[in-house]
Amino acid sequence: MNTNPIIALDLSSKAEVVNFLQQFNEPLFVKVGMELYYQEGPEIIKVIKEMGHDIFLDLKLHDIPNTVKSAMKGLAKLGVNLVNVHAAGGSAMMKAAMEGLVEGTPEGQERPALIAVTQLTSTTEEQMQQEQNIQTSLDASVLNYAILANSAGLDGVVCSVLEAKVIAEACGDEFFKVTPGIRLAGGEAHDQKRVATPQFAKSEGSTQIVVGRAITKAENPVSAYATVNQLWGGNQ
Ligand SMILES: O=C(O)c1cc(=O)[nH]c(=O)n1[C@@H]1O[C@H](COP(=O)(O)O)[C@@H](O)[C@H]1O
Repeated sequence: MNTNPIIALDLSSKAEVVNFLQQFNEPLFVKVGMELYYQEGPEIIKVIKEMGHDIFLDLKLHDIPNTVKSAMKGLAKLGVNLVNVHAAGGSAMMKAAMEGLVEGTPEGQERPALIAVTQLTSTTEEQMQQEQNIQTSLDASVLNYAILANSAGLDGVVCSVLEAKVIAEACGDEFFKVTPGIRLAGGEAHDQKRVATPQFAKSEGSTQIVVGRAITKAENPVSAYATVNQLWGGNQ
């Protein structure tokens, strides 16, 4: 899979997206999340693909297996590169998601990679223990979800950089460790709790990084992207 930094397009309209993307002179890997997809629908995928960019459609599906399977069948037709579910939906749901993708991918088209969100990077260990009533360490919970996703046949997980190494040990280097919560040194964390720099992500074995506000809210997004890309190690 493309190893360019994935730019999270957390923008609310097609016009904003087109304006933003027109500043760049190279093919990018971008993430369309709930904010954008729920405003603009599948049309936004078409627009971005026509501009020549790869897409991570981040809708974090989490429902009963049958519903997730049907939804994934539909998403497979959009021709995106990467989609996700919540590992908390369980292994039957994750397997159903994969079945939906396999069945829904048109002939001659590549199946989108499928990854599972483990513990959101906005979650602390304390919150997890108190609110989700998971009485283990955050690392152990993330690892548990990663192993579950791997056994269900998924291509990887979303986790923070802090858990990437232990997941690589358990699930292998090829298993995707897509890591959001990326900040340049000294950058504001905002609502993220488990953050790391692009350099650290690289050294811990992240396979992809997801970067939103550090690029989209920068005074000069093109130069912020170049900085992130350089620290991350370019398109390895
Ligand atoms: O699945 C995701 O992409 C995701 C999972 C997670 O645990 N944490 C997380 O921040 N994300 C997404 O990654 C992006 C991070 O954005 P910034 O914090 O602005 O860099 C957002 O679009 C989130 O929706």
